[in-house]
Amino acid sequence: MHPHVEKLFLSAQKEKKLIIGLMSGTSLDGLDIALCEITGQGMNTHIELLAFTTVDYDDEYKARIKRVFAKRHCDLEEVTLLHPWIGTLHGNMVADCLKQWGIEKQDIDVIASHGQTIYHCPKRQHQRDCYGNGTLQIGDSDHLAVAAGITTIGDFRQKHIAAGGEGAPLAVYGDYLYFTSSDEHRILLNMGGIANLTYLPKSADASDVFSSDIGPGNTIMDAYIQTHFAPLHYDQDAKIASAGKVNQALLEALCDAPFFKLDFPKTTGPEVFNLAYLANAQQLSGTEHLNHYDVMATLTLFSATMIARAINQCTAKLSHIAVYASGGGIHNPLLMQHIVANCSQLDEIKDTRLLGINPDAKEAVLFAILANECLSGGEQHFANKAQGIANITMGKVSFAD
Ligand SMILES: Nc1ncnc2c1ncn2[C@@H]1O[C@H](COP(=O)(O)OP(=O)(O)OP(=O)(O)O)[C@@H](O)[C@H]1O
Ligand SMILES: CC(=O)N[C@H]1[C@@H]2OC[C@@H](O2)[C@@H](O)[C@@H]1O[C@H](C)C(=O)O
Repeated sequence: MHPHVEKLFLSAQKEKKLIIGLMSGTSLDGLDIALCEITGQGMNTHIELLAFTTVDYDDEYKARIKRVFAKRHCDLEEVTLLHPWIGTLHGNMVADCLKQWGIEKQDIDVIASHGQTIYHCPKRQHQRDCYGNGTLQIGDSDHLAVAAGITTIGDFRQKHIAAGGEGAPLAVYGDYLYFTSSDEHRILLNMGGIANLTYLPKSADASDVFSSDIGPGNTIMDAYIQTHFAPLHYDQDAKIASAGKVNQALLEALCDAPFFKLDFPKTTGPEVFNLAYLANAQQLSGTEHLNHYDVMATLTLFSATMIARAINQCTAKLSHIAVYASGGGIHNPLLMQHIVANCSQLDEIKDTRLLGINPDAKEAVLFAILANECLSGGEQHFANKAQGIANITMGKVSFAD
């Protein structure tokens, strides 16, 4: 047996593993690195988040990604070059981080790498008969594994598409295993660039569980801030939105996308929700001359309205449900306030810290769970094709040399 395969075989049999989960999301803010000690597998998964950091991307990184990010037309040579470059960069970031944490690379079982999504296009969106669903994450795992010197499992989304899904959200595969509770119905709400939720009934009945994207998130707000308030990257603590007034006509136009009329589960991205989407809504509502503060106030309420609508759809037939939020959106006080105000059944939105997971680390932890399942998991007994949850094992293995 090849020594790499033997080491992986031994890792797979361990009751307790050290797995580093990596997530680089649609906000392009940085690489989230979560050092997880994972015990067990399946419904018996237990996680200790031993360390977490976000390594911020510098302006050069952001500029390079933005040249291809969510763009239908871009320089194919640049994409080809970015693929290994990001892999190596992420590998070096992990190696530096381990040094800072005083941890030897030999002690890590595997890295679980999401990569950087640069394009997401479910069939519903591209509407080309001859193609199915598609999604593309770059930052190749071979390069990451070599740079970090650690076996890496990556490219998790393709198997989901191969099995008939849209490649996202994968959150349900971790949420169901780790956050299902027989005490309460739960919604796990993540608000990054794109917002998504997972519904977890306390019965744990697989036919009711689902995960779906909702819409934006922070993506349009961030793009607007970066365009009109550079060098700001986002509206910190909603200072700008709080100084503006909501414009009702623009809000209604923003809430009118065909995407919002589709049933769950569905996926989307900045390919749809971007500044062109805003410009179109402004044109339709005759609000092109609105000042930047009012636009931001309206965009914040737009995200909150659609998030609240999605929560309300889940809670409609239930007397009580607990919502646990994660992702950068939880730090936006105005967004959070608007969501609660638009959910009549909710007094508060909690965050995943109460369930033992740092809300900023939640998506990186998800990929660590997926890698653990890839190595040691079994059948997904909650598989349910109608809800986009296939019985699959996700991830591809890259060795360090
Ligand atoms: N203090 C704050 N005030 C307002 N917004 C904030 C604050 N902190 C973070 N954010 C928002 O959160 C975003 C980052 O969120 P996060 O890191 O969860 O996104 P992501 O993981 O890249 O996205 P996705 O989950 O869609 O892939 C920032 O770009 C910003 O919009
Ligand atoms: C294609 C892609 O990268 N999608 C991301 C993005 O960020 C949030 C939302 O859109 C979600 O669908 C997904 O990520 C999370 C981790 C998921 O798959 O659950």
